[in-house]
Parts: sequence; structure tokens; C-alpha cells
Amino acid sequence: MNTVIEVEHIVKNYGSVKAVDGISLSVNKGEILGIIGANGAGKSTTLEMMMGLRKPDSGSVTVLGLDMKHSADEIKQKIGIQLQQTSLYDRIKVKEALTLFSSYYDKKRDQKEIIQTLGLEPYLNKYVKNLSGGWQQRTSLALALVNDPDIIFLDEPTTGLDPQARLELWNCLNKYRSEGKTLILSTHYMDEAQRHCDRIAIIKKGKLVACDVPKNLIRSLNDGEGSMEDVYLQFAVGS
Ligand SMILES: Nc1ncnc2c1ncn2[C@@H]1O[C@H](COP(=O)(O)OP(=O)(O)OP(=O)(O)O)[C@@H](O)[C@H]1O
Repeated sequence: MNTVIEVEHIVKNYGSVKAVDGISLSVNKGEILGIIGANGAGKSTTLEMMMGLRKPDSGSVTVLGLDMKHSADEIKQKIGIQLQQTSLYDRIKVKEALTLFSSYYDKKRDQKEIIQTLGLEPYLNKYVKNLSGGWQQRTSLALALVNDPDIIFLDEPTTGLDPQARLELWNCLNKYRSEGKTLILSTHYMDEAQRHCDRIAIIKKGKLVACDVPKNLIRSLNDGEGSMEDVYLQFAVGS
């Protein structure tokens, strides 16, 4: 199995807050890796260090064989990033945002294809800030795809979406996964983690407490059966 990301003992402190406390983890090509954990557990900070948006205080991140410390610019050309709600592109229209983001990259995916796959045609001339949450999320997914990335990072991509919008977004994510792309995402929805993620990493107070396929996580519960919610309650909650 091809490893596309290798994270070794990364640490990030914000003053006296230990946001990430020595996480090591590897990500395989073509998998969907879900990251779960309580509010403030360190999911976003971990993702941000994997994307090269934050520098670890110590430890290393290797993406597609490149060391983040020395090759961040090269890595950024090969990854796609969908952040939690951002106001960065609120004041521009969907089409303008696509053109702007695309201009940042050497490699470009066919914009018409992205627009068609995500059903964005009717919204191209609308301001991003005026779209519903579901369409804003699709727009930000489209922006994460403009450079046809090998790896797509998504920070809580389905938060706040209604069940149908969540399902539709997952259909899109699964389509890109079936192209061989690797997806790494954080989520608070245990049902979708169980259903769609190949492996799930559980972070508690800045540490990785488990990382495995959902079936094995469920098997490892005290009574050997249950759901991802039970896994969450056993691994991610408490002191
Ligand atoms: N820029 C920052 N400055 C100071 N503290 C921060 C900063 N970003 C995050 N933190 C703190 O670091 C810890 C981890 O935060 P992080 O956002 O990584 O958690 P999370 O698991 O993504 O949480 P959530 O599920 O609420 O998004 C928290 O205690 C948070 O308050």
C-alpha cells in the first residue's frame, strides 16, 4: 500500500495550551481517512499542520515523499484544501472564485467538469455569501479541486448541512475517491465516519488514541459490539 502522508510525532502548543501532543500517523493512497474527536481535541490543528498551513513546534510531515519543512510550495501545488467556513471569498461570485483559485496553480483541472460534477452551473454568477450552506460547501469543494489535487483535505465538510445535502456532498467525495484521490477529513458525524471512511483516527486532548478501520474500532469496544457513537464515547470522551 502506498503511503502518501507520513506524520511523525508532531507537536503544537499555543502558549500553555497543548493543541497537538505528539501525533504520528500515516495515510494510504486512495483512502478516506476520517479524524474525529471532541471540540478542541486538536483535529483542525493536526489537519493544518498536514496541509502546511501551520508549522509544528517539533516533529515532521512528509507529503507525497516531500518534506513539508523544505518543500511546502511544491506540496501545496499537489493538494486541495477545503477549510471550515471562511469569509475569504464571500465577496466574490462563484465563477470569479474558481478563476481566482485556479490562477494560484500550475496544474489545472477542467473547470467545466468540476462545475458539472458539483452541479454549480445555476450558481456561477451568484455571490458565495448569498448561497445556502450546502452550496457554499460545494463551492469550497470546487475550489479545493481546481488544481486536480492528489490529496484533498476537508475540515468538517458536512457540518451544518441538511441530510440530503450531506448525502449529495458524500456522493461527490466518493466520486473523487473512486478516481484514486486520497481524502482526509474531520467530522463530528459518527454515522458518516462509519459509513464512508476507510479508517478513522481518534484524537483526544492532542493525542492520537486510536486509528483503525471502523469495524475493528467497534470490535475493540468493551462488549465487542456497537456503533461509532459508542466508539466515540469510549475513546474520545472523558479524562
Ligand atoms: N490560533 C490559536 N490560538 C490559540 N489557541 C488555539 C488556536 N487554534 C486552536 N487553539 C486551541 O487549540 C486547541 C485545539 O484546537 P483545534 O481547533 O485544533 O481543535 P478541534 O478538534 O479542531 O476543535 P473543533 O471540533 O471545535 O473544531 C483548543 O484548545 C483551541 O482552543
